Amino acid sequence: MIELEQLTKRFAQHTAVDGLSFRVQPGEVLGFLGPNGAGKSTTMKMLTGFLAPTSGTARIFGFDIQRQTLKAQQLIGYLPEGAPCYGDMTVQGFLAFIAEVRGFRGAEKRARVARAVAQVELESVLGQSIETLSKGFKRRVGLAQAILHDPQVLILDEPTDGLDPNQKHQVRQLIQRLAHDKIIVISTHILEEVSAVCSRALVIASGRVVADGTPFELESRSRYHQAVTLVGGAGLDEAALAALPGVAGVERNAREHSLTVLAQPGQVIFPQVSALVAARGWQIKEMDVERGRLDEVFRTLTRGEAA
Ligand SMILES: Nc1ncnc2c1ncn2[C@@H]1O[C@H](COP(=O)(O)OP(=O)(O)OP(=O)(O)O)[C@@H](O)[C@H]1O
Repeated sequence: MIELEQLTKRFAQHTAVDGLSFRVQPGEVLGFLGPNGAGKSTTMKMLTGFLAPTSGTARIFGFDIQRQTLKAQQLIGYLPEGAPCYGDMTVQGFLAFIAEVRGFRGAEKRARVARAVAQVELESVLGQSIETLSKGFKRRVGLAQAILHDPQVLILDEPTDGLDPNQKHQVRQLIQRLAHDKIIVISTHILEEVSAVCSRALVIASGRVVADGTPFELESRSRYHQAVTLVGGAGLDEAALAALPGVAGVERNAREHSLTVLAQPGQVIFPQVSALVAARGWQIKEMDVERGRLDEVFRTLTRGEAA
């Protein structure tokens, strides 16, 4: 388990992380979200023992990251933001070096490196120096060093940053494969990633928690939760849709030639909307029910308004 208690970091007059307290259990993939400067990277640096907190504590399976740093760090794989250092090393040399630092020798070392290389597909660049790699490959080298010792805790700062769509998909699959017996904390700006891989989303703003729940719970806070969108029907009667029980309003989306019928909180409006469509004989191309829009919830939360 990871436990944070009142974790705080001040830089001069600025409080970057402001009394964060939460726990993460094995099997959880925690999406750590927040706008630029919210304090995500600073929190991750403190969790991994690379930055001392001003006050508060963090424990990794009971080991205090400040007082039992090495014991805690042995349990952690960390992908920091940006590229791995040691740019003049080859990929193979760098990973072999990390394996040695982690205490592996001989056949075990070679097997660990080969496994990590295969997991993030680095075979084609093994002999290349890290500084000459593309951004995506540098990110993958960073991931390889984080998973090399098969740690119980993975702290990944924007793991898919700079990857192409195929690689993003592959890294998300890797995270899902690793997730069943580990604790994974990922920071990301990509909200679809949260729905795709995270079992829990924790949103921070100005160093404080503003929301903590499953992606579904967060989506449920959206004004588009249970909204029904009708695409392509000519002559839809907006007033009739707006008058249906449980309907909060109707939005017209000119570009998509569609109407979105919004539900009042807690209401399911699909049956009455589809009944009206059938009764009036409207010829529509598509009718979709929404789970909600994370981007809208995120904006509302991080602008300080109640969602
Ligand atoms: N070493 C430092 N010295 C002074 N201020 C710092 C330092 N590191 C971070 N900060 C400040 O702390 C705040 C939080 O930064 P942090 O990098 O943790 O945010 P973030 O949520 O990771 O942002 P992003 O999404 O842009 O990566 C910012 O205002 C940043 O300028």
